[in-house]
Amino acid sequence: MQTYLVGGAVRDALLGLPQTDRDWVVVGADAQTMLQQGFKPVGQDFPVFLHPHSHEEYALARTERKVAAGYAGFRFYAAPEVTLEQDLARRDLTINAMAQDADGRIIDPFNGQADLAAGLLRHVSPAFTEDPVRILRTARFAARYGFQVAPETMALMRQMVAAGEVDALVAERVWQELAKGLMENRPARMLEILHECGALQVILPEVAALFGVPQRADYHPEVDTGIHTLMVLQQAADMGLTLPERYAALLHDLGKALTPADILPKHHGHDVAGVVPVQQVNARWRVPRACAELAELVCRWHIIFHSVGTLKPATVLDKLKRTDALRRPQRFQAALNVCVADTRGRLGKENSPYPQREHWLALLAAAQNIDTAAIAAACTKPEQIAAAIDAARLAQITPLQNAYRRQHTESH
Ligand SMILES: Nc1ncnc2c1ncn2[C@@H]1O[C@H](COP(=O)(O)OP(=O)(O)OP(=O)(O)O)[C@@H](O)[C@H]1O
Repeated sequence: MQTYLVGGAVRDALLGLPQTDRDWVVVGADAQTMLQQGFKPVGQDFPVFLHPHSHEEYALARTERKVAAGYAGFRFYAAPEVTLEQDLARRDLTINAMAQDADGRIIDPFNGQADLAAGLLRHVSPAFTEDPVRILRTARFAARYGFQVAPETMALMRQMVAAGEVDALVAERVWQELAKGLMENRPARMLEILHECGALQVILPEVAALFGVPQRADYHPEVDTGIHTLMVLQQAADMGLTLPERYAALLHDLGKALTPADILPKHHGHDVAGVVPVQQVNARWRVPRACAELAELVCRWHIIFHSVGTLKPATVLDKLKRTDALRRPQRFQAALNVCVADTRGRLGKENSPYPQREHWLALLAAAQNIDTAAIAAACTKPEQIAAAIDAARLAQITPLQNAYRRQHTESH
């Protein structure tokens, strides 16, 4: 039996990048041989084993065949006579279909090295169409390496979308790929590619609908709301923001696709209008709670956050309460980080200051800086406590807010 390093580890080594996890293919063995050598099976029906010491994955070389729609429709055939080349042929992209033998030689039947050098994502075979998650993977690798999609692969992806293949994607796999892609260096590239092949219109129609929607050119020199959204997402990545923050950046302006034509390019009310589409996306892909909640919060409140300089102190306190900032200060801060990306994700505004963030945090700290126990003890009736606490908070907020309003007048 021979073992070969395959897939991402070979690709990343050729790119001079650190290898994260290493996958191996075993040729000339069957399950029995693996068990005898001390490997542990990963699943019952799957020819993948864990090395007894390194715990790395060793898969028997296998071919695959699609016999029915969906993920259950794949039939794998793993046997000692399956060759390395046959195993590599079932993989998605040429850059992922290379192997390395024990002497360090690269086995590259699909010219992955040439595509790696040219920065091209190219499918290995027409069987690419059998698994729509490959579209998402291709977009994700573009987001990671900044590579182009080969024209013939883009054409195939378009065909897959037109044939309805993308409709078959299940929430778990979509979210897994989206989440990974959002955390890459160039997440906007992933969205661009999904848009270009038409998959965005199926997976995130609410985001796709933003392209072509105009905005006021004085606030938004980039004008197009879809382009602005990708710029905000990219800013969020450049700022090193977390997954919930990047996801919220992507969805913050969904309401702008619902603006009535007669008020364009203004978008009054898009913050409130966006909440339902954000909830739809969250539900469709079973988005984890931290991401889902932050996206809804940012969508609903980002205009208020931007325009803090126009608010009366009592309104500030009301917003701190309605955003649950007092109980969830970290989430509040995360929302403000997205607002920074929103401000900077505009053409020519990449270095804009955003004093609103520090001011909101100062307001929050002021509102928290009261002795609730002493206030409660000083109240004779229990129903007076909440009002007394509010009054104390307001007394803390008011001088800060008045000073800020004198200094700034914001609009967005
Ligand atoms: N849906 C798929 N269709 C075809 N081949 C796939 C698919 N998923 C994974 N592969 C193959 O298995 C290998 C390992 O997959 P894995 O998901 O670990 O990604 P990777 O290429 O190692 O990248 P990452 O750095 O994101 O882990 C890939 O390099 C590719 O050859």
